[in-house]
Amino acid sequence: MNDPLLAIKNLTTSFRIADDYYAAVDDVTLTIGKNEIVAIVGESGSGKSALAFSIMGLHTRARIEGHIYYKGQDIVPLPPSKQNKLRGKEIGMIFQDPLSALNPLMIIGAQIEEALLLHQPKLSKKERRLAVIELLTKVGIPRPEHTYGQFPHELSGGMRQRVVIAIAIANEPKLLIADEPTTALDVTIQLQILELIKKLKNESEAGILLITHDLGVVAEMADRVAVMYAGQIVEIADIYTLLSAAKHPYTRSLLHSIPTSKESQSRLHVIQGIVPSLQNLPRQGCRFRSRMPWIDPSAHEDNPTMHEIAPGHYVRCTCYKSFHFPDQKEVNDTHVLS
Ligand SMILES: Nc1ncnc2c1ncn2[C@@H]1O[C@H](COP(=O)(O)OP(=O)(O)OP(=O)(O)O)[C@@H](O)[C@H]1O
Repeated sequence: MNDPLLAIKNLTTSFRIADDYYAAVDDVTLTIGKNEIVAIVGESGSGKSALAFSIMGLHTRARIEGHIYYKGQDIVPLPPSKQNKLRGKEIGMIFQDPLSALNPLMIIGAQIEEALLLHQPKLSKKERRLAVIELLTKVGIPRPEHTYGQFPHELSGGMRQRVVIAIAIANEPKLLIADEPTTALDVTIQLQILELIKKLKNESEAGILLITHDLGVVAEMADRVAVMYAGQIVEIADIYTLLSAAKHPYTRSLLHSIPTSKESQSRLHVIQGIVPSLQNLPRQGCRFRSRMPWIDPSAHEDNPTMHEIAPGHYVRCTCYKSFHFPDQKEVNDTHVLS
């Protein structure tokens, strides 16, 4: 088999707090192929953005251990100058909030030209302008010449996000990282932006790492899904398997907490407690254990590892075998530690 476009191996990203380092991304292993959308899903604080920023080389003060192979080359040890060359050219990023991703004082055209200038310095002024108009057209901006001269505040949220996407794809990256690309947008606009990302992927065959906490977005977009909890990946599966046969208690709880027309009449499962803060993460045993106290402690592994339970379907810890949602008595008998 060919090398995947991106292969993350045993990646650990730690932040220094007071006198110690704490891992926000803990021993993550994951691949992304060409023309594949891999979604990373998890609650706030689970380490999704820390993982994305590690791939982009955007952490300035974190300790990064492990490997990130891009087209077979480990990019972790590369000096900042070489990482800069990859960033924006080979690897593009769509940020969560289009307003803060754009410079409020610069017209749209100049901001996209800036991205082109960095990696294609030989383009003439006229060629650059043409390329910008082409990019604005590609991302569905209706009057590209007009938008070229506008400032970010003159555009709607959806149009701004299209501009952010135009910047991310300006140099035709082979890998696109989209960090919650629709969170800041109205629901009606969200779908248009997701459709646009999908269309661009189909045209360019880029690999996409899509970060989201929204399982609806995952269902709409992903080929494969990695579920993150407290810095670790707890389950990886293709989208069909994940939605129909998820195994890890956290994944099942996430899926069970979505209101659907059928379920909205019955009781939804509420995941009790919160993701512990970085300093308070349990570093030993199953990290989700404290949020399912009704499960017998012997169900967990002392050092949970990923088990391949079917081809391409990985689950962390053996506790999935005995997991069930609590009945009322179990809810009353146990309280959640967090
Ligand atoms: N620069 C930093 N210094 C210290 N701690 C950090 C830093 N960046 C992130 N963290 C911590 O690392 C953990 C993971 O954060 P991260 O932003 O990656 O989560 P996330 O899953 O992306 O959440 P969200 O969906 O809210 O963006 C959190 O506990 C967060 O507080």
